Amino acid sequence: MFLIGERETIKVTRIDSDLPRTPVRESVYRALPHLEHITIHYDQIDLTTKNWKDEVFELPDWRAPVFPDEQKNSTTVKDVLDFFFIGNSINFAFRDFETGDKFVAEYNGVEWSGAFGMWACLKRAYDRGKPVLSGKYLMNLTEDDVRELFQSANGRQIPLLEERHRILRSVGEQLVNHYDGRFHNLLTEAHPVLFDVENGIINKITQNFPSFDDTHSLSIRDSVFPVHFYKRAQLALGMAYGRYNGSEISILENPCEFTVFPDYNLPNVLRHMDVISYDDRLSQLIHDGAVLQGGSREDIELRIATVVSADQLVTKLNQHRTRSISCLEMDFKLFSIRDDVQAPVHKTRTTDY
Ligand SMILES: Nc1nc2c(c(CN[C@H]3C=C[C@H](O)[C@@H]3O)cn2[C@@H]2O[C@H](COP(=O)(O)O)[C@@H](O)[C@H]2O)c(=O)[nH]1
Repeated sequence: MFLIGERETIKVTRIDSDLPRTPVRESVYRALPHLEHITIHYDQIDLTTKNWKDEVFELPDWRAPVFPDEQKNSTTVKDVLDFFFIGNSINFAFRDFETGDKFVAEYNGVEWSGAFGMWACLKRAYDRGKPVLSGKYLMNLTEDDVRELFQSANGRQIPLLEERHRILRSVGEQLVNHYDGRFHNLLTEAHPVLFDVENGIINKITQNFPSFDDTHSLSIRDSVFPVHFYKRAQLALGMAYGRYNGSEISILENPCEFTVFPDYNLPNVLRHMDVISYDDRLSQLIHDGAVLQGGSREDIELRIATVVSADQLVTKLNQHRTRSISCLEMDFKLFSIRDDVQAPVHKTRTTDY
């Protein structure tokens, strides 16, 4: 037991649950005892899970106008899987770094904001017959093409446009070089698990598509350790799993391999719930709207604390429920309350989330 201010906090320093050990969990839990700027309040996790024991937890199926639908027109399941993958290659940074405002785009007369705004742009192009799922098309995109693709509803350019251009081209090239130009061919080749030495789906994605390799270095004493989050790769597969769960299409064997997807919203929600708290310096930086460097100590700690506290929420919650949930349902719960939190999200200049 540690006393932090008035508060009793038990430090968890290992994977204290039945959730499968994965490279993400192994690396994150190794770093956990060394957090310098963030405290996880396990007593609050206990309290929250007691309060949430009868709460509804949903697995989202990601059906919305901004996503293609295999039940309509000539769209196939393969198209949907490709669409989720391509969108997640650029699923990062939708808030203006100066103002914090969300990116906004129009699709069929409706304005969509934040990440949904990006999907709206992709769907707009898809509907107009632009071959946005084809590696050959993506590898030849010019920066002007990308600017046009992400035309906003208010004249404000999408953040990190050049990075999106670079990533789309690189994804296109790798698709052409390794997967006959389409992502679903990777799924056919891989084992239907996230991680399996070299043959899990995320192993293959991160080996062949460098921008998905969301791995960072954390100094612990005199050594440097890798910490993996793989947020965009996990989200792409989480969306696919949610869409086809319960149908005859099988995407993955074990959804418990997923962690939550550590983005800029979840730590803010967890902090609002008093599950995590920051030291004075980090609190001040976020309050002042400072832009953190992707891969900085603060940035990595925010994401470690997010993954671990969500794992603990899932583990404790399942002790109170007959039907257990995975991190996918927990992620959706936390993500869905992001806009109810008034405090500003932390800003990080990164293409990881
Ligand atoms: N933990 C977690 N993070 C998620 C998602 C989704 C949802 N998936 C797609 C499905 C529909 C949407 O159109 C999404 O794109 C996006 N994000 C992340 O949030 C950030 C954007 O936030 P805001 O600025 O408020 O829109 C950005 O880092 C984005 O990557 C999720 O499910 N869980």
